[in-house]
Amino acid sequence: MSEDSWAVAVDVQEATTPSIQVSNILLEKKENGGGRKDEDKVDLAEQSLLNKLIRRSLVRNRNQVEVLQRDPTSPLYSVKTFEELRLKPELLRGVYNMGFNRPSRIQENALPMMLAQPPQNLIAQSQSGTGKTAAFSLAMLSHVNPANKWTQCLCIAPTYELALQIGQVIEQMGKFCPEVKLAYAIRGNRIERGKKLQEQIVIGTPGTVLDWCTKYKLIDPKKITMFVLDEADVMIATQGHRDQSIRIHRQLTNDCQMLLFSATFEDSVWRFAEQVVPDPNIIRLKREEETLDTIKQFYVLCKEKEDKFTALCNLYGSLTIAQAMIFCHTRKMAAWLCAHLIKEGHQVALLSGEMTVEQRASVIERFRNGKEKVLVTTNVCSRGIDVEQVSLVVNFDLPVDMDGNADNETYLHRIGRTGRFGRRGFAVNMVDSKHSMDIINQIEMHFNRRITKLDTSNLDEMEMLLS
Ligand SMILES: Nc1ncnc2c1ncn2[C@@H]1O[C@H](COP(=O)(O)OP(=O)(O)OP(=O)(O)O)[C@@H](O)[C@H]1O
Repeated sequence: MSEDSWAVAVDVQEATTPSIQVSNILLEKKENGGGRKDEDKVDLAEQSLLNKLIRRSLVRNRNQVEVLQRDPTSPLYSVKTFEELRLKPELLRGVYNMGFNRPSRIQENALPMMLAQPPQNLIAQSQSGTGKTAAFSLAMLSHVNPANKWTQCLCIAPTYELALQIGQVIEQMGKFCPEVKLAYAIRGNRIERGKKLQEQIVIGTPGTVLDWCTKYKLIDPKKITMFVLDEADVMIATQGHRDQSIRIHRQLTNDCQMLLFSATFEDSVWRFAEQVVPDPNIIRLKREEETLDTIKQFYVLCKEKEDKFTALCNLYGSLTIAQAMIFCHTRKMAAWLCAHLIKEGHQVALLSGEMTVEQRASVIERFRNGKEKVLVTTNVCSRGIDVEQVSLVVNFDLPVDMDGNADNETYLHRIGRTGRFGRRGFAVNMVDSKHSMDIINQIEMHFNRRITKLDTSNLDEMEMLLS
């Protein structure tokens, strides 16, 4: 299918799905930057913020950390306790006060490098939730000399909200270091021109930080001794931020310690990182791979949307045994489905790109706490939800890429599990055309896993297969 036909598919679903107002569910409508139709767009910065809002603890990861040292002959230090870092007692108290008992996997290696003397530059990559923010917050708090009343650490993040989130971590961790002060270089925070900042740490977005350094001269970039660039992947995906970051970087001295963090590492991020961080040590923690090994996969043949709905209702008893997620192609379809399920008396929640990040975080929180057993959503919103607690995934619409081919990665992401949580799960795919049957075949071939036909009108068979 060409890009056109993919667009046509969205248009068709748009046209044939009546608009539904789901009271209390579809909250205030957010403009989607004039994006394409009803498809949810991946906004990396929003995604990152959502992850931060819903995260309660470290993401577990059993992979080994890969370390590439600038000087391979120097010994590699790693720590198993925070004590080994010889932090100031009030900072150590702040760390323990946050409930951290021991360094996370990435922190074990990153912290000694960041705190080493003479200073070392670092590029670190690991998925969201593995402890990067906590690591560089600790490094900044440890680095500053509180007696010096000027800015020594500068940290930039891609958005206002992300900068605030990082600031909160620094404030919490530095709770027992009252003499260390923090300023936010974010829009709306006006400071008298020419007045030199006394705060030792400044965190902000690239545009405002650049203004504070060059236009308003609130910060003397030559006195910055630690520069942190967080969420490099999100940064370069945001218009203008890449150039602004490089311009800030150019103002700094060669002695300034450069630290760069990213959740992903495509070539473009890598090229950017190399520009900003000379002679780096590199630390990478690979994501734990998701697998389909413990998932039983099915497909249900349906004629059209209403038929899919009937099949879903037949399945409903099984859905609510534990928790289920239902994926739709468009927001409109998700809203339609959710409204119809509610009309049938089912208790379901809707997670849609129309909601603000805070609203989405609260829906996910309710679902996690088991207040709703079934969550209807589109692709984009699902990221960040731990699927371990979800035992049944229904692809009401199959995942397709822009060309209309099977989107295997999204399929795996929707239903896969990491090895650690090898719990069993079920995936049911609704097939309503020859094209969607082709997609099922492509997915079967790609993963070399059988997808079995399920007849939802045959309760006995269903019970047998789904047990
Ligand atoms: N050593 C630790 N022990 C226990 N919890 C930790 C530790 N380090 C960080 N955490 C907690 O784990 C969660 C994720 O940490 P952090 O935000 O630093 O990760 P991250 O890699 O920066 O991810 P993101 O970019 O999504 O914030 C937070 O709730 C944080 O408080």
